[in-house]
Formats: sequence, structure tokens, C-alpha cells
Amino acid sequence: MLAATDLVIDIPERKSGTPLSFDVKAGEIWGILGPNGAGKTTLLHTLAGLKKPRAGSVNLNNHNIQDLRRKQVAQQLAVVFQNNGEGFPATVLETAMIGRHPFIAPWDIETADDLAIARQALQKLELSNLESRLVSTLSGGERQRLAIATALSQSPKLWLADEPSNHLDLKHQVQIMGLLAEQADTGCGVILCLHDLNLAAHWCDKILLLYPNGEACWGDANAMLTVPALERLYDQKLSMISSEGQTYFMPISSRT
Ligand SMILES: Nc1ncnc2c1ncn2[C@@H]1O[C@H](COP(=O)(O)OP(=O)(O)OP(=O)(O)O)[C@@H](O)[C@H]1O
Repeated sequence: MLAATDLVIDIPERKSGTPLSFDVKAGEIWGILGPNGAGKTTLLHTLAGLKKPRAGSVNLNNHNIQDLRRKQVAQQLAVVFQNNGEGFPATVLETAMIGRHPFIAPWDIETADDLAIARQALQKLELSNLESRLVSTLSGGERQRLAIATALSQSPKLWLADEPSNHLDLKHQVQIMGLLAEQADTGCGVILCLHDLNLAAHWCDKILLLYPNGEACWGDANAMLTVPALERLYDQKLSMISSEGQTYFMPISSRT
């Protein structure tokens, strides 16, 4: 679905680091992990074709993403951004409808089907009762769920989400990760930037570790999520706990 070949992301004044070559297949959930400033968002935006790579290429279904028109990309791929700040004044429903725009011809208006898809997405994210509200009045978690509902309205084959659990309470974190897993089960590819190691351990099939010096490695989640690798990644002591077949990582602090 999405293939990176010898990809070097472009971070100003930073060495090129490890060229990235990997293939995100239908049904897979990839987690990109790394400390603040490592380049996770830059990588996600490069994979989405929003940012040109310094070297190498990103192919979306065998086409170089830089050669595709933005509308062609948006018909296949949705991006959930890290910050869903204020845009134009718009209601919740109007915002969810933005997800339908890649499928609407210029000068055409949304059809009843478009409206139904957007409403279904709002319902899935428990936002139906807020559809007439202005986005500016939403809480952080509601805004995050709306960003995911808007991506869902886009019916993407590929999801790229930057910290999708941002601002969400525990129940909604599980709900959103469940929704993304459901999307993967229906044949979508999913790529997530994550800070929460436990969400990564629970939900991701593949992990890419991105170090601040540009070094990177990737592979099956259980091979990548080891205490030595993660301690080096975050420069933080960790302990690993297993419970009921699940793995959990905890930072070790000096406070007793
Ligand atoms: N236009 C720019 N000019 C200079 N440096 C930039 C520019 N844009 C981003 N950077 C730097 O690139 C680095 C990577 O940023 P990026 O947002 O990709 O990191 P991240 O891993 O997503 O971080 P976080 O976990 O904090 O969200 C950061 O050090 C950032 O300051």
C-alpha cells in the first residue's frame, strides 16, 4: 500500500541518518516511536506526501506520492494531525463533511450519501449530539474525536495519525485504538505516531524506532519493544511487566 524506499526525511541542520525502507501492507498497524523532536511528525508528513523527502521516495499503491495530485492522495489516505487548532468557524457536522471533499467534483455539492457517511462517522465517535455545535466550543478530547471522525468520513484505505490518543480519556483511548484496529481488520493500513508504549505494545504489529540522531530500526512489534532498545531510545530507565498475556512498560523514577 505505502512503501518507503531509501527514504531520508528532511530535518533542517540534521544529518541524514538511516535511510528508511519499509512496506506498510493492508491490515497492518505500524507505530512510530521516538522521543520529542526525533522526527516522528516529519516522517508522518513525508509519508503523507505533505513534505518532500531529502532523499528516496514514498510510493502510494505503486505511484510516487509526490507525482500524485493532492485529491488523488486524499481519496486513498487520511491524515489525523497532532494539533487540531482553530480553523474557519465551522460546526461539527460541517467539519466532518470535509472528509467527503476528495470525492466531490468542483462546483458540485455534497450528496445525501455524503451527509449520511459524515453522520455515521460522528455517531461512531459519539459526537452526534454535538453536530450543530461550533468546533471552537469543543473540549480537547471532543476535538480529537472530531478529527478522527473527519478522517473516518474520508473512508481512507490508509490512516496516518499523529498521536491519535492525544487528549483522550482511558475509555476513548481504547475506543479509538479499537476503531483503528477495526479499520486494519477491514484491509486498511494504519500508521501511528505514539508516545504511549503500552498502546504500542497492545495494538501495533510493526514498530519503527526513530532516534534523535536520525538512526532508525523497524520490525515486528515484539522484536522491537525490548527494555534495552526503549531505554536507549528514550534515555530513560524502564521496567517491563507482564500481566494476563500483556506487556506493560513503566518508567522507573528515583522517588520511592
Ligand atoms: N521548519 C523547521 N526548521 C527547523 N527545524 C525544524 C523545522 N520543523 C521541524 N523542525 C525540527 O525538526 C525536529 C523534528 O520535529 P518533529 O515534529 O518531526 O518531531 P517529533 O518526533 O514529532 O516530536 P514530538 O514528539 O515533540 O511531537 C524538531 O527538532 C523540530 O524542532
